[in-house]
Amino acid sequence: MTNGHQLINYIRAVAAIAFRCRAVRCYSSNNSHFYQAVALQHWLCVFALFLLPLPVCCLYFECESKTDSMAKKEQEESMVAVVAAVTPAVPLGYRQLGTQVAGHTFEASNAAAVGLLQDVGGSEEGRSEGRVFKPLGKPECGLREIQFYESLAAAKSTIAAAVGDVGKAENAADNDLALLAALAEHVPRYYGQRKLVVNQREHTFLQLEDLTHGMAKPCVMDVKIGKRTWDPLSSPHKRAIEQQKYVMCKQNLGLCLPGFQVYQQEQPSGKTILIRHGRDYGKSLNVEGFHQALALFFNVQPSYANVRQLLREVLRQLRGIHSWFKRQRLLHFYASSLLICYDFDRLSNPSSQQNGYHHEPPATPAIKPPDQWIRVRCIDFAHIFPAADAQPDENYMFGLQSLIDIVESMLQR
Ligand SMILES: Nc1ncnc2c1ncn2[C@@H]1O[C@H](COP(=O)(O)OP(=O)(O)OP(=O)(O)O)[C@@H](O)[C@H]1O
Ligand SMILES: O=P(O)(O)O[C@@H]1[C@H](O)[C@H](O)[C@@H](OP(=O)(O)O)[C@H](OP(=O)(O)O)[C@H]1O
Repeated sequence: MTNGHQLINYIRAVAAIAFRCRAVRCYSSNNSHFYQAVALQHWLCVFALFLLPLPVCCLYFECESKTDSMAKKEQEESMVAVVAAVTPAVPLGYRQLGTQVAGHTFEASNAAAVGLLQDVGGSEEGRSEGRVFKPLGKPECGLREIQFYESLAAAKSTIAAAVGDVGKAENAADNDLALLAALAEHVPRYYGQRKLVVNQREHTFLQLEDLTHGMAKPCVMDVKIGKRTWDPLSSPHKRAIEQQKYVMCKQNLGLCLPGFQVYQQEQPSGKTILIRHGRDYGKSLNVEGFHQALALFFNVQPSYANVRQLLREVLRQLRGIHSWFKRQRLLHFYASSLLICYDFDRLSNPSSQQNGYHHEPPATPAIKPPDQWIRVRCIDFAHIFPAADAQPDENYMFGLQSLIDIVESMLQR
């Protein structure tokens, strides 16, 4: 616009000078031919002064407004890209999963990178609070994860339909189905797939139970299980990368720590703070550091009444998963994690103790059984493979046993 005004003013200035020169010469001459010629020039100057700018400027403005709108559009698009990456453009009723502690996330510089979403609740059909939405990611990984969840769902419904049929579980095939159905108890509930548009692109998501649902202050830890975190189809390059990461923890414990968040009471202020650690922290840990990170995560200190209850319940759920792995010869889990979640408010709130009250039981908050505020589940099945030669998954069991040992040692302190 500024350039447009400058152009008009320029044309007007040139025309005004020409007009003044003609007018002076007109009044100073008596020659009629000359007068007519000057009159013609006079009208030409009027034309130059008032009319010529119009079409020129219209053309100019058209160009300018086109450039303007294109630039504006480009600017808007880049703004969308930046804003989308910083605050991703997600459908109404969804938001970034605030408690995501590891895995693929939204990236400030890449609008195509998508992390987990969560449902903010509401009454629309097909939506309900308490779900997370995991993007499928790389095609081969997404396909394996879908197949895993679908096969578990199919096994569950087949077994449920067969309940009461005594002879059913006798043959090997049904034992496999029963095993798969039993695994469902240790993984987030699965609600099928959903397509959602994020940052102007459509993505397919798995709808899963939010393991932190109902927790006021969710403490969340992602522990990746196994010394070996590359699958049988991995390239030598991928294999080398995986071998070089989290070396001390992986090789000694068969565990690594890609991320966690924990609430703590800051001393001496007594203020509750949230601490978050990501993969870089995890990669810096040795065995001792790993133990300390777990102690930090479980808030192992005498001031919390329910720490022992927390450790016992985590141990109970870990042993349940271990017992499943001891029985199965179906699957091998590579680069899979255990997600450990608990509610900090229950840890510090005496009303949630299970061992009875010294005085009158308080009216609120309601006592929740430990498995309602403490959840340990297997997650991330992007690299799950059929067990070669029906061998047990020693790689996973080694890591899981280390974790059980560490939690047991905390209880014995
Ligand atoms: N069912 C769930 N409920 C709550 N949080 C979840 C759930 N599933 C995943 N998360 C959160 O998302 C994070 C990443 O999950 P997951 O490991 O499945 O993703 P990923 O991108 O496949 O990870 P990776 O990069 O290790 O392959 C977890 O660490 C956890 O914080
Ligand atoms: O622990 P880190 O350092 O975060 O490393 C990531 C981790 O190993 C993921 O499991 C892997 O995703 P996949 O399981 O999908 O292979 C990802 O690979 P990627 O970068 O190729 O996605 C790695 O970057």
